[in-house]
This record gives sequence, C-alpha cells and structure tokens, in this order.
Amino acid sequence: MKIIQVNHLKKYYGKSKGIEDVSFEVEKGDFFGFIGPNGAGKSTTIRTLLGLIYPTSGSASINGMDIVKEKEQIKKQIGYLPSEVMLYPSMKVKEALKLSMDLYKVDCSKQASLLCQRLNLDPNKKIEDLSFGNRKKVGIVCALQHNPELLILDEPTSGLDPLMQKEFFEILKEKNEKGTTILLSSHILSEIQRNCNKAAIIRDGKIIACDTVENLSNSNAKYIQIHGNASFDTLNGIKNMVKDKEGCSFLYNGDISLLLNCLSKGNIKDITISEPDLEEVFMHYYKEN
Ligand SMILES: Nc1ncnc2c1ncn2[C@@H]1O[C@H](COP(=O)(O)OP(=O)(O)OP(=O)(O)O)[C@@H](O)[C@H]1O
Repeated sequence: MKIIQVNHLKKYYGKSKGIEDVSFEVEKGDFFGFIGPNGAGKSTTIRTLLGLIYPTSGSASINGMDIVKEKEQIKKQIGYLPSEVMLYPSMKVKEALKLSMDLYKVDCSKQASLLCQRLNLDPNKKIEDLSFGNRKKVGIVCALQHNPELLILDEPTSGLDPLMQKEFFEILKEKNEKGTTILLSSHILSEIQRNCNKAAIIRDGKIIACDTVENLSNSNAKYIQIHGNASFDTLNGIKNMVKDKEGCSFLYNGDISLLLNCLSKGNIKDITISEPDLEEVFMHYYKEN
C-alpha cells in the first residue's frame, strides 16, 4: 500500500525555483531515503508534503489524503522533524515535549522519557542552555514520542555526534521493524546506504533516480581501481575518472575484455574490481548532464 504518492510536484517561490518536477512513491513500511546536495529541493518537497507551503502545480497525497485539502488531518498522523528545529528558548525540555504531546492530544510521557534516556537528553535543562545537537534531539523526541505511523525527517543527523547518530538509527530501525514508515532526507550517502531500503535522488528540483538502494548501487557498472599506468583513451563506458600519481579509479560499464586488453598493454602493479557504492553512483548521476 502506498503511504506517500507525489505526482509532478512543482513549487516556485515567486519567480525563484524550489522544485520543478518531483514524482515518487513510498510504500507502507519503507525506510525511504531522499538524497540530494544542498539546494536540490529536499526541504521544499517535504514542506510541501506537510502543507507548510502550497505547491505551484502537481499533487501529492499521504495515506490517500490530499496534501492541500486535508493537511490538518495529515499532520495528526505523522511525526515531522524540520531541518531547523525551532523551540521556545525559555522552556525546559520536558515542557517543550509536553507542548508537542498536547498538540497530538496524547500522553506519551513514558515514551518521551525513554527516548530522552537513549539520546542522553536531560529533560530538566532549559532549551536556551542546550547545544545545537541537543536541541536537535528535542526535535527528534517531539517527532517520535507519539509513535506516528509515518515519520518525515529532514536531515535528522546534522549536529548529532557519531555515537548519537548510531543510537538514533537504532531507534529508527526498531520503529521501522514494528511497521513505521520513514522518509528521511539527507546528503550523507553512507547513512542512506546503511539504513534505507529505497531511495530517490533529487537534482536541481527533479527526481533523477528512484529505486531500491540495492538497485541504485548495482548499476551494472564496476568500480575499477588501478595502481600503475595504462591508456584508456580508446575505451567506451568509462565514467568518473579520477587520476593521481599512483594510478586511477573509474566506473566502467563497457566490455571487460576490452578493458583487459588495455590493461595488458600498460604497466599495472595492482588492480581492484568491485561493486560501486551509493556514493559512486550518486557522483555519476550528479556529474552526468
Ligand atoms: N523561502 C524561499 N524563498 C526563495 N527560494 C527558496 C526558499 N526556500 C528555498 N528556496 C530555494 O529553493 C531551492 C531548493 O531549496 P531547498 O531548501 O528545498 O533545498 P535542500 O535540498 O533542502 O537543500 P539543503 O540540503 O541545503 O537543506 C534552492 O534554490 C533555494 O534557494
């Protein structure tokens, strides 16, 4: 069952482009990564889905509900972490969490204190005394504490130290295993590769690839690293060539026998052929054009 459906969504801020053409689907139970560099349109897409800004054209639904007409109903069913967490500075952490609980009209104080413990967040501290990372944790607890069936998290790990990032993803994995659908935006490819089952790549306001993380990483191309010298000028199918004084590395989806032919004419000390990781594929998508 599709929990998020996005059809040709476009958002212009006046004359300035936010997103041009965004379409993708998220199935119930997915751990879905939304990847793109700064300014690609991740936050604009997410804010439009949440009804915080209106689309210029196109449509989208969450749980079958229209993001414009039924935005209030949608908000009750999801947990959202914005990329920049805004909180009342004079409140204590526990007061900010209570305020968020009250908006959802649920008492989830047990879940809140459990999350605070796991994220090492002191509920008695004042927001204004918290570091950037600890404020982010308050936002995370606000998004997760009421156990929503859909979590939309906009760059959740920025500001968290590596130990906290690990714990945070542990929590998300546990929730996902219990059925929570997660849409997570990030420009950190390794965290998408480690944790998500599907991903969409956005570039300049358009979705340029959307598939399982496995398929995205498995683009038929091999990642070739060569220690030594050889000429590949006559070879078709080379992408992302990086040269240094020791040798070179590139993505190759051409005829392997032609590659071996070039290598046999060169002076090669070592060669590694491996599956490219998501980062290589991502660079390939971004360098194309
Ligand atoms: N309020 C706004 N007014 C005008 N332009 C905006 C506004 N918000 C975003 N944009 C523009 O929309 C485009 C997409 O920005 P957006 O913040 O959605 O990207 P992003 O992928 O979330 O980037 P980041 O990773 O840096 O957060 C950018 O060109 C940005 O300058």
